[in-house]
Amino acid sequence: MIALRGIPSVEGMQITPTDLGLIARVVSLGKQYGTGAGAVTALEDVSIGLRRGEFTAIMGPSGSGKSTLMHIMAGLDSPTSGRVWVGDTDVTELSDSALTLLRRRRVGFVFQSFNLVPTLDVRGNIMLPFELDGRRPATEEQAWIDGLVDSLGLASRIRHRPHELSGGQQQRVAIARALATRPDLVFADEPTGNLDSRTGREVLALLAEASSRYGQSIAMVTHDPVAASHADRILYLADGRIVRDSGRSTPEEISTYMLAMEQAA
Ligand SMILES: Nc1ncnc2c1ncn2[C@@H]1O[C@H](COP(=O)(O)OP(=O)(O)OP(=O)(O)O)[C@@H](O)[C@H]1O
Repeated sequence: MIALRGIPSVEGMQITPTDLGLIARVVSLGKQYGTGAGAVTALEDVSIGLRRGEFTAIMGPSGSGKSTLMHIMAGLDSPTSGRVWVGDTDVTELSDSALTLLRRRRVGFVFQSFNLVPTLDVRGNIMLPFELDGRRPATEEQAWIDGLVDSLGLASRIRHRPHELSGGQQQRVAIARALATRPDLVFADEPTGNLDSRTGREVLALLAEASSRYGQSIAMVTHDPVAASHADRILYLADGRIVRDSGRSTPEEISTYMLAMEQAA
């Protein structure tokens, strides 16, 4: 077993993030960009655990460190201090090639700008994680993907390329791609930022359903109170620190708290 430094042990037994019901964990995370007078502290002493199967929103004003936190948890950026686990894997100890495999096999991404490959059709985009991994889906995986395509309403569009689809359809393809490998954790970065409010609500409902129905763990970065209101849990960041950890909330409750945070700043 990989040694899990920083995790407390009971009577000599290692307690892993999985034992704690967590799908990801960061401990004493710090991130500084630059050095000397121009240094920017993006994250300071952040310790959180994301619970398996939950839809967690990470909220906070612009510049509060949301994207930095997500990128570090996803192995896209490295911290200045602290440790990060995805499942029981210590991400901070992985080589670049192991990080690439972790991102490919155990993490899914949904971006504001969809990030579909323009030359591939819907099927090609959804199958991309398997292509990159140099393998074909097993029978059971293919059945899961076919089910996703159906339930996301993409079956009649399967041979279409991204430019032939609406924004909402493109984001549904991105969600199907993110869920295709049944990753430990899906990271969504402002997934409704480029969508009108009705289409945005549909996309959020799909993410919430992936979590409630299939137990998919999701971490979504947003500054939109309506988006965050679809999540089971909301973590608030301000100036690189976690300042609040709350359960499901209404958009009004979230807006009120955000406003109070901005006024206090
Ligand atoms: N590559 C970088 N070099 C220097 N500073 C950076 C870099 N990336 C982020 N920062 C700084 O780190 C802080 C946190 O940025 P981050 O992008 O994580 O915030 P955010 O909450 O995601 O903001 P937004 O909602 O505007 O996307 C900001 O002060 C930002 O200017």
